[in-house]
Formats: sequence, C-alpha cells, structure tokens
Amino acid sequence: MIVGIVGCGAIANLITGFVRDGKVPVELGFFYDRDLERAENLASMVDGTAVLDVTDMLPHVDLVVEAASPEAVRELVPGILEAGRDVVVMSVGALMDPELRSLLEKKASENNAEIHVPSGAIVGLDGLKAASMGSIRSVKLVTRKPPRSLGISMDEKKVLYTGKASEAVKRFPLNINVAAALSLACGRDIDVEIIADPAVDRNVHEVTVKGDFGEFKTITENVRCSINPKTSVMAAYSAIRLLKSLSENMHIGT
Ligand SMILES: NC(=O)C1=CN([C@@H]2O[C@H](COP(=O)(O)OP(=O)(O)OC[C@H]3O[C@@H](n4cnc5c(N)ncnc54)[C@H](O)[C@@H]3O)[C@@H](O)[C@H]2O)C=CC1
Ligand SMILES: O=C([O-])CC(=O)C(=O)O
Repeated sequence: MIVGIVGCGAIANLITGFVRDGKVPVELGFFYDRDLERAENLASMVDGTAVLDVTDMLPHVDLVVEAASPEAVRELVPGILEAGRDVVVMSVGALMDPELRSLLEKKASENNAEIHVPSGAIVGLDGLKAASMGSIRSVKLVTRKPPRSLGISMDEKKVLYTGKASEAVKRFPLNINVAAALSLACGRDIDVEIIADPAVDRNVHEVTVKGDFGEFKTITENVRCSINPKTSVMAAYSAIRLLKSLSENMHIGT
C-alpha cells in the first residue's frame, strides 16, 4: 500500500519514524504541507517526495493520511475521495459538521473509497461502539490538559468549557477531536468538560458511559508530543496501528 500524508507536524513525524524503522508494512511515498520545508524534512526520512499540491500525489497513492487541521479536511478531503483514494482523518472535529460529513460520505460511496477515523488520543471507542448497539443513557468526556497544551498560561485550575461536543470542537478545534470521535462512535452529541490544570503534565481524558449494558469509565493519561504538546503520542500510535490493521486479514476489537 502506498500512502501519502497531508500535514507534516507531530503526528506525521511519529508515523514517518515508524515506517522508516520498518514497523509498519506500508510505503510512505508522498508528503504535502502548506509549509514545504516540513514536507521536505519528512520526505527525506524515507526517501519520499514532497509535493507542492495534494493533487500531485493522488495518481500515485492508495491512501492519504490527513494529519493537518479541520480546514484541511474541508478543503482537501473531498478531492482526495473524488479521486477514489481512501482517507484516514485525524482532524475528526471537522466531521461534527453534518453537511461536511454527508458530503464526504457521498463522495466516498460514489468513488468506492473509504474514510477511516482512528481512535486517536482516546480509549474506549471499542466499548462505546458495542454499547451503542443497545441503549445508551449518557456519555461524558472530561479532558484535562496543562494550560500550555491549550495555548494559554495560568496558575490556577480552571474549567474552560462545559457543553456539547459539537460546540467544543468549534471553540477548541485543535484540542478536542477526541470528543468528536466519541460522538461519532455512538451517534450522539456527547457532554464535554475541558479543564486547564497546571497540576497535570499529561493530556488526561476521562470517559464515562452509562447504558443498558451497564457502565464503564476509562482514564487515559497521555504523554504529549514533544513538537506539539496539544497532541498526545497515543493519537499518532492509533493512526500507525490503523495503517498496520489495513494490511492484516484478522481484525481484533469492534
Ligand atoms: N483524533 C485525535 O484524537 C487527535 C487529532 N489531532 C488532530 O490531528 C491534526 C494533526 O495534529 P498534529 O500533528 O499535532 O498537528 P501539527 O500542528 O503538529 O501539524 C499539522 C501540520 O499540518 C499543516 N497544515 C495545517 N493545515 C493545513 C492545510 N490546510 N494544508 C496543508 N497543510 C496544513 C501545518 O503546517 C502543520 O505542519 C490536528 O488537526 C490535530 O488537532 C491531534 C491530536 C489527537
Ligand atoms: O491529543 C490529545 O490528547 C487530544 C487532542 O489534542 C484532540 O483531541 O484534539
């Protein structure tokens, strides 16, 4: 499988390192970033090609990993699907827009392409998907990040947001994709609280789900990426595992 990457930041760096080290059986051939130097840096790690426009990679790839931004999903993913290429979407917050989501689903089905959304920086999507086959009463995410991860500076713990996931992704587009992944996994606009907490040095996500299956709670204490502290290493690992899964014949987990 030949893979291209859109967005050559923290997540793309980790993916590229794994591919270079032979830990994922894909060929990472093409890199695009609006900052060409970033694309060139990653391309040089795996003897790949940095392209000036995403359309330049499409004839040569089977799948494109979007690891850029919600705008990139809006601007670039429709064209990638139109070309019949599969897509892995990391900026899943963009998919909380129902119009964009149905446009992408339509383009994927018309062009025999698939849209994959990895579990990202969260754990528990497997159980949530299974639970949603029954009836779910509530899903709540509490995310705690160091203020620096949220791009602010403060000495006191502060609740920055309480409300629904759909609004959270608009207010914190680069910080709460996990809320979108949870919402899409269970088909409801989940409850979200975002806390800036100077006492933590991890990105911490606590998920509580109640339904007719019983209840579960997951707590993820994520190490942050060194080059982008907003983003957890786990998010990149989930994309890497997904790329590996796509070349396997047995699939474990919902
Ligand atoms: N699903 C999840 O659980 C998670 C998702 N994310 C999301 O994944 C995406 C990537 O995360 P990181 O690697 O940490 O970001 P980053 O900020 O380290 O790198 C993003 C790169 O994409 C480029 N870029 C952004 N918009 C672009 C566009 N429209 N066209 C071309 N290049 C563009 C930037 O120049 C930058 O080099 C972000 O949207 C982030 O919010 C991050 C963490 C968890
Ligand atoms: O990486 C994380 O811990 C979560 C994150 O930034 C996001 O969901 O956008």
